[in-house]
Amino acid sequence: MNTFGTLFRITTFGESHGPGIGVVVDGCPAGLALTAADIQAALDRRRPGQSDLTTPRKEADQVEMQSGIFEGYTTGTPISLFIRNQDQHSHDYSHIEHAYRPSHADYTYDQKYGRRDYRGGGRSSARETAARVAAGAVAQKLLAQHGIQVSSYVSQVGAVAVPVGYEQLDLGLIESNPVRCPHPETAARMAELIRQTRDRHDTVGGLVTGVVRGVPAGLGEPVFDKLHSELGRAMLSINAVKGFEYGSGFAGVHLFGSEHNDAFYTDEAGQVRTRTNHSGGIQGGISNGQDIYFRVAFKPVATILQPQATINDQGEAISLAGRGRHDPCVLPRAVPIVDAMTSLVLADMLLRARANRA
Ligand SMILES: C=C(O[C@@H]1CC(C(=O)O)=C[C@@H](OP(=O)(O)O)[C@H]1O)C(=O)O
Repeated sequence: MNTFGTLFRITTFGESHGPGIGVVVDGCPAGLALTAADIQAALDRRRPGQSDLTTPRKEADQVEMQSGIFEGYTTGTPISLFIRNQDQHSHDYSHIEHAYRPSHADYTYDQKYGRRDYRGGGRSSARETAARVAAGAVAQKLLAQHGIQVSSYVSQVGAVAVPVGYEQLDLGLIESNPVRCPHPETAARMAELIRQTRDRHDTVGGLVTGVVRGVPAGLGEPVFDKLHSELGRAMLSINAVKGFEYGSGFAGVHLFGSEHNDAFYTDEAGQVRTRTNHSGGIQGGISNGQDIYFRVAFKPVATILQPQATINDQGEAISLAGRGRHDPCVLPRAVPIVDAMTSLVLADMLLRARANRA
């Protein structure tokens, strides 16, 4: 359905070319200082038209806070956030009313529902992620109160990859360039690749790396709602995501247990730590107090502005080229979406952990 989370729960609604999109956040504790500016800052990082590397669709994505806040604090009641659509070009989509873009959601939505809002991809549009980002900003505010810092950055575009791990980067540089890569030299090469790809009317994919610091030990549920399974579910629900790995991930298969195990020690301050962190801060599905880190793989955007072989809804072979305004690469705008989904999972787990001990 359209709801995510157990105790910190969001329900998103709306379509890319309808009146607007929004979210109801239920379960956020009362007494959290929250303003529209907190949410707007997150939305501004995701909105379309923010640089020449993104879709040129111009949306201000101004959030309207409709409930759940009184005198600058949450009241514990549902927080409703609404964003009006203003720059829809629905005629760009008349050619797909009866045709299926390759690798988009057009065919599968038709098969599932028997009808489809084909304008801008309707509900399957990545515009839906604005609602998640708005809700994620609320979650992030709650996490900040508990000293938990969520961040993510673009670590790869096509074959251009950041040559070092997150520990060797200054994550304060994420916003220093439009790619959102904190390694400036690599960011410039990524931007160049995205521009070349756009000019060829093609698209390119890549990786976002997520990092969460300050997580206390003990967040995550046995057995099915492990912290990493919930993070994986959250990430794999983002449009265009094809893969998720945390900690050593797929590379861990190259190590023996004697190399992979993270040795415990107690530091000078009496804190339990591990010498390595192949576990990615999660053991037994529960946070162990070390950094949580993971990677999310995004495919190249499906809609490309060049003719491709496909079929129409009568099953007849046709040639179809995408029209309108699209992202040549979703990675720069995926960063705030990954931040939002990470924050939603952790906020939910933080509230759930309160039920675990007498
Ligand atoms: C509007 C956004 O991104 C859109 C995502 C999208 C798609 O097919 O997913 C198609 C384009 O929209 P449209 O052609 O309807 O203007 C993008 O601009 C957004 O992220 O806010």
